[in-house]
Amino acid sequence: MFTLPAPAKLNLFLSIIGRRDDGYHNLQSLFQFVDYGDALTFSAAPAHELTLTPTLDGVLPEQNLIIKAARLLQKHTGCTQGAKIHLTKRLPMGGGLGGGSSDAATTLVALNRLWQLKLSTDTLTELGVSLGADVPVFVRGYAAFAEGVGEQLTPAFPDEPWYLILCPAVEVATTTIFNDPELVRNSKALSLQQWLNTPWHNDCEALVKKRYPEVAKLIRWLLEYAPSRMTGTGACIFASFNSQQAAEEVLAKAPVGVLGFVAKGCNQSPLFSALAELDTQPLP
Ligand SMILES: C[C@](O)(CO)[C@H](O)COP(=O)(O)OP(=O)(O)OC[C@H]1O[C@@H](n2ccc(N)nc2=O)[C@H](O)[C@@H]1O
Ligand SMILES: Nc1ncnc2c1ncn2[C@@H]1O[C@H](COP(=O)(O)OP(=O)(O)OP(=O)(O)O)[C@@H](O)[C@H]1O
Repeated sequence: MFTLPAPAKLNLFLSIIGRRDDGYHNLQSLFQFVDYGDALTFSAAPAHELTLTPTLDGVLPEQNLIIKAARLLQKHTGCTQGAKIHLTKRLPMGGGLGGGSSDAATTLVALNRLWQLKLSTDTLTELGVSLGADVPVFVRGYAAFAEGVGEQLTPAFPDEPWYLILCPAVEVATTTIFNDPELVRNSKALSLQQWLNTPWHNDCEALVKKRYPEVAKLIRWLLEYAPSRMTGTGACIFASFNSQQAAEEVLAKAPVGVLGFVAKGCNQSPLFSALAELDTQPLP
């Protein structure tokens, strides 16, 4: 039995540069991980037995990206081994923190280990993108400048500040935002070098603020303390601070009912730090 993290990601910027024929959008984004997220525990089970506990409200087990990732791995390899998976869910759903995608990536990496499949990271990444555009960055595990639908990744090394991440009490469905006629989807593509010399923004933010006044209100509140932005298609917002204490102080003042957390930006995913630690121990 072993436990691995499924960290959250932030989109430090997000720019939508066009819509493809299949409906997906080409984008440019800078992904960074934070040292806070879900945790998954994996243990061996008899052949064909795949279980996930607990179930998530509103998500049928077979629709859960964890089960989908496990089934995809079985189908790709013909493996019939079983697994018991326990999920400690900390990340809000529909928060733009990539929780479901991160759970899927951790499952691919963990079952590759548990079932001794020896699939390469390239293969796991290819399997991952069929589960969601955000899965590849979690499988690769390095902060990255993303292009394409989010799967073309160039390693990047942004500063690693402390973040305050606040979660307005709304769930924003990624599909709804990408299908909205008012979404800005014609931003100019820039090189990473140009991005590093340009103020960062999120092309979904104005639209989400318009559709979800709770998000607009919370960004206005956080802007009083530090430059603040939305991650992904929302609803969560973030601001960076020089110290954990500075971020905690603002969290302590957050409006009643707003959930949030303080976490450190990481250019290497906590999944891979944990995996390296695990690999110093014998296989279960
Ligand atoms: C917005 C981001 O969070 C930025 O990191 C991601 O691009 C979203 O990634 P994700 O949640 O893994 O997205 P998916 O599960 O693949 O797609 C959900 C829906 O979002 C839309 N979608 C997603 C990604 C993308 N590049 N273009 C899109 O148009 C599609 O309508 C798709 O049906
Ligand atoms: N293990 C899972 N954890 C969270 N959501 C899941 C999971 N499996 C399936 N889902 C479904 O995926 C949807 C999106 O969840 P997720 O937490 O990844 O949103 P998100 O943070 O907005 O993602 P993104 O940043 O990729 O847009 C949920 O509303 C839920 O229906």
